[in-house]
Amino acid sequence: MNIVLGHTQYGKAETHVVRVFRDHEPHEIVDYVVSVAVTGDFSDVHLTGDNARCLTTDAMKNTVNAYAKEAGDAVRQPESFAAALARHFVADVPQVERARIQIDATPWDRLPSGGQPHPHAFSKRGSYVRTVTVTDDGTTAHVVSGVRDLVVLKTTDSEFHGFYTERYTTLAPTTDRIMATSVTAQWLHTDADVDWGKSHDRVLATLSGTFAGHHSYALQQTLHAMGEAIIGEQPEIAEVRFSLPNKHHFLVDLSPFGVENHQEVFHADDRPYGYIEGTVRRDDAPDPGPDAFDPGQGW
Ligand SMILES: O=c1[nH]c(=O)c2[nH]c(=O)[nH]c2[nH]1
Repeated sequence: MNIVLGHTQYGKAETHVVRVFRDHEPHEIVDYVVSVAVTGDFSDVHLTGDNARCLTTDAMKNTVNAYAKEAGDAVRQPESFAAALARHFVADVPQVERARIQIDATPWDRLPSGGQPHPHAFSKRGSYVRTVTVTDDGTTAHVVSGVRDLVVLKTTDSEFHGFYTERYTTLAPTTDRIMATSVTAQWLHTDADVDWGKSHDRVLATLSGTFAGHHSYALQQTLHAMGEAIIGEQPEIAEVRFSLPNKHHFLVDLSPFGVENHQEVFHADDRPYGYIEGTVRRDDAPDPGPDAFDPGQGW
């Protein structure tokens, strides 16, 4: 009896690349999670550990990132991007016989701002849930409205520098970065005579418009600006609580491949993430008791 090697394939799964087209206004983005798998003449690496023909999965990740810049207009659609990548692997790497590229593309819509689609701020399509918590002690009802999983992103107008540095600080300061977060927010009403639907729409419009229009020096500052705008716009709202994961987008270093990257190709990192939480309130806001806000938010 002989033991033989059957079918094999290998590749890099789930490279999350965000490409910003920013050489014109409005900016455009594509957001792809790309998986590469190849088959071919790879028996040596399995049988003897001879890696001479083994294209590294790290190189596959690099190819995805570099092609996000180099593949030109093909990047704009996942089909043409996948086709360009697949053809590269079979045409340019002799030992690859078949290449399989899978892409999950996330659609983003422009955030409305002042009634107009914003040129460089986006929200993830269909992402959010409207939430409400009502507590009633027999005398008073507290209505806390909210939103969960509202994913928003801006391709510019965000800086982060001048921060405290110590032995473990390695983060490079930046004057231009992608800022993205998944907004969870809850807000307390002091008036029950409210058109709830309109009020919710208005809060979201204020929140979105502020995120889009505010030039940010930190996500913490954006949190405050959004809360301030919501209460300023709707004084019947006494308090807003935010939980904002900082969805980091790291600039990919394409210089080893001779490709320039002027804030165009980003790795959308999954975890860890900064977690920015805070409350903005009127100083005369009533105490709603311990459980009017859903404590699951992080308090
Ligand atoms: O807006 C930010 N706030 C931070 O506190 C922080 N920390 C960090 O590493 N990046 C950022 N960004």
